[in-house]
Amino acid sequence: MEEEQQQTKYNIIDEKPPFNAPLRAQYKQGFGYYTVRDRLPVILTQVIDQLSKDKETIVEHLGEDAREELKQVIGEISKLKYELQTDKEFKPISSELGDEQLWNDFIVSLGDSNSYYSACWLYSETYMYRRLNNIFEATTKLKDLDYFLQQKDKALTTAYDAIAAVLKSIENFNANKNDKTEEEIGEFFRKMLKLNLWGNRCDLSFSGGADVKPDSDPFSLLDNLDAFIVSDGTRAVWECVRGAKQNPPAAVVDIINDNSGYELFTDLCLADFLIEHGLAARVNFNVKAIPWYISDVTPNDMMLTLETLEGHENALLAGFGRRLKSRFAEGTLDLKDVNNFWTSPYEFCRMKEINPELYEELSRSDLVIFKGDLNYRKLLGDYNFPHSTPFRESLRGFTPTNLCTLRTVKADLISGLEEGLSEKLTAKDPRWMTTGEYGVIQFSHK
Ligand SMILES: O=P(O)(O)OC[C@H]1O[C@](O)(CO)[C@@H](O)[C@@H]1O
Ligand SMILES: [Mn+2]
Repeated sequence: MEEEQQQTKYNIIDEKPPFNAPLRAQYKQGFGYYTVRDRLPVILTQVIDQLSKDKETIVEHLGEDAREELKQVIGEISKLKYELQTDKEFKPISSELGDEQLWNDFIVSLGDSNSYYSACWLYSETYMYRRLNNIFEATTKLKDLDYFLQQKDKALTTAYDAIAAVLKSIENFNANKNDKTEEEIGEFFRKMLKLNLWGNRCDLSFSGGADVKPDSDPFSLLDNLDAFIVSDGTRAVWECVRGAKQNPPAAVVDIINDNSGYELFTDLCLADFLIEHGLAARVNFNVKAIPWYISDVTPNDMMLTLETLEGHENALLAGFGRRLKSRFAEGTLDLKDVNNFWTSPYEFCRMKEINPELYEELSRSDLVIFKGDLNYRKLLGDYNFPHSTPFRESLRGFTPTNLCTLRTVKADLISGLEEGLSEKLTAKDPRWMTTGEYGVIQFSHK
């Protein structure tokens, strides 16, 4: 369809998304437009290609009936892609996962802004991933198939060098931990936060499925990357952790996970460090109930990652895997039951209203760490605040407890920047917000 026709039909506006309004894909100079028009159709096509390529393996594992179901699923995904490309209205879902009512009420609540280009970008992209899973739910054999598994698996297996290098640095630091001063532990903790931040670059939905291999020795690169941290709250996060420190340890930290593979490894390192140095009594992991945004962690990904580490020929990785497993066994690390809220369209400032139990649960923690770009978009509700709006203000009352975000910037929204910094970066590179080169570590007290 001619560009012009498309522009009028879907009311595309050839402008940047305006400030003080939700991001919408209808703004042609926004990343949302490029995502809905170009990135998401490619992601759906990749799923179809992968299924076609793996057909015989899937039938071998799941039985002959799966062959017919594969045809059905591929057909449905093509329909979903067509709906996306022709700006169709969101259709209700039917699901046994417990979020059917939540999603269908949400769709009704959108009124006329209930299509891929007219709705808030966050809603459109999230709806596409929910519908994609719903297609598999409607089958018998393919119901639990993780159609992103190969890509996630590769994100781990291509990161072994980096993982070994990181573990070597951590083991060296821990070797004489009892001689470490609180300041030395604080300084290393802040490095761990930055290591964790840059681990978020490894997101396959951003790379369009292309492999994202972390650098061979991430720790050694940290200082050079400091210039790319455009808002640095590491000290505030450390002060919060140090302040919550007790003997015996009692603090609870929740990590709201993002991507699997190397990023999940850096989350496990951060959690392990908090326990190892008595900075917390327990660290909870909050993962996704369904395959999500290609890379996001599911319970199965967590299990596979722990087994892969424990079973690795490299003694450092195997040792770390064993230590993690014993921490999960003793309860200092905990994989929380999945909560559908994390795969819902809702921005976090609506959690108290939509899922008060989860809000209450998080408010019992001493610190909640939100990982990645999508969580950041949900913290701001995909609302295009002027970039120097204070971070806390942009949370619109979402303050269950102390929270921080570790996010590489991969979408055109941000808050908490120094006055004028965004303009300076834009003058240098107009695309600075959508390259993943820059990052933020931002903190908000309860
Ligand atoms: O894994 P993350 O960091 O949440 O990123 C998710 C990706 O999806 C997007 O939200 C949009 O597609 C990007 O902003 C980002 O590439
Ligand atoms: Mn992700």
